[in-house]
Amino acid sequence: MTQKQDMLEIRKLTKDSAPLIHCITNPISIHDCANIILAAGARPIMAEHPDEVEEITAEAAALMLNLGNITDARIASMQRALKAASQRNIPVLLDLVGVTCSRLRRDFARSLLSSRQISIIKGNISEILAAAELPFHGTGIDAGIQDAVSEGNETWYCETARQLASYFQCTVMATGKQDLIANATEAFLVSNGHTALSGITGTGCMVGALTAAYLPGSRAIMQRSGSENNRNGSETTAALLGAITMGLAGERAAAVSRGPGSFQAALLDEIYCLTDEQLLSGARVRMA
Ligand SMILES: Nc1ncnc2c1ncn2[C@@H]1O[C@H](COP(=O)(O)OP(=O)(O)OP(=O)(O)O)[C@@H](O)[C@H]1O
Ligand SMILES: Cc1ncsc1CCO
Repeated sequence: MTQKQDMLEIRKLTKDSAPLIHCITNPISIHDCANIILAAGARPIMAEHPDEVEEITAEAAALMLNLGNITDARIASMQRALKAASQRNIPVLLDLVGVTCSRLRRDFARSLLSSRQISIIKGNISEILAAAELPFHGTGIDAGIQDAVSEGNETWYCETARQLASYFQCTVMATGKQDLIANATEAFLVSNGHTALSGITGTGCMVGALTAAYLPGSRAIMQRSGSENNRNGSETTAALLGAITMGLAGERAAAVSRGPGSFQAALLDEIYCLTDEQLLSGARVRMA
């Protein structure tokens, strides 16, 4: 499967070229996001002053926008950074943290998405339903139990995700116990992970940051293949790589930790130490 080779290639490109990843994100998990980007081999910059973000995005290889704990200043910065990214064709990941909580975040997310410049829309399943303007049951920043991906609803969810991806010309990434990743034509379910990942805050944000770190590598692969049509496909591979890496690192960290504190430290170590062989033999992905 060439997708597996592409994943390994993206990992190598990321470690070899250490791309700069500009993140405009919430203060709760900002430190964890910066560290996970470093653990993947990329370089984070977390600048958010509205008057400097255009310059910083212009120098970056990918942009990550996370709506958690949104403020007026970050709304202004995200709009300006997205414009700078669009002008230079820099890939952008939008993490829909909390769009189920407020009309403000839903309207803002919609305005960012309507630019059609977002490469990956990420959220929990309730946040993805909200982005698709479908009924959702999220509470706070968590997905509603009623919305969880299950055998009974996965076909419908995959079709919904493919349609959303087609509408916004992007990859859709719904994270949770099972991660659903789709572009306009294909959908995948990733079942790597461990309940300990939901026992520390910010794991969702960290998957977004990790996936953003892999976007420049996926862009390089697409450019090498010489086909713009492949853009969504290679960005989908970056999303799969982010979800599998986080899930596997969570499984391995849970096996060597005693509780949330040691789990958090072990998680970072496992992301850093994960080998290509462990990734390939441990990945649990199926097409849906
Ligand atoms: N119950 C679970 N069982 C197995 N893996 C899980 C579970 N919950 C989360 N994960 C893993 O953790 C990753 C992040 O999940 P999710 O998006 O639900 O995080 P979250 O707890 O909502 O994070 P945040 O605190 O940032 O909102 C997923 O990609 C998945 O690998
Ligand atoms: C707890 C929390 N609140 C807003 S963002 C965030 C981090 C996890 O998404």
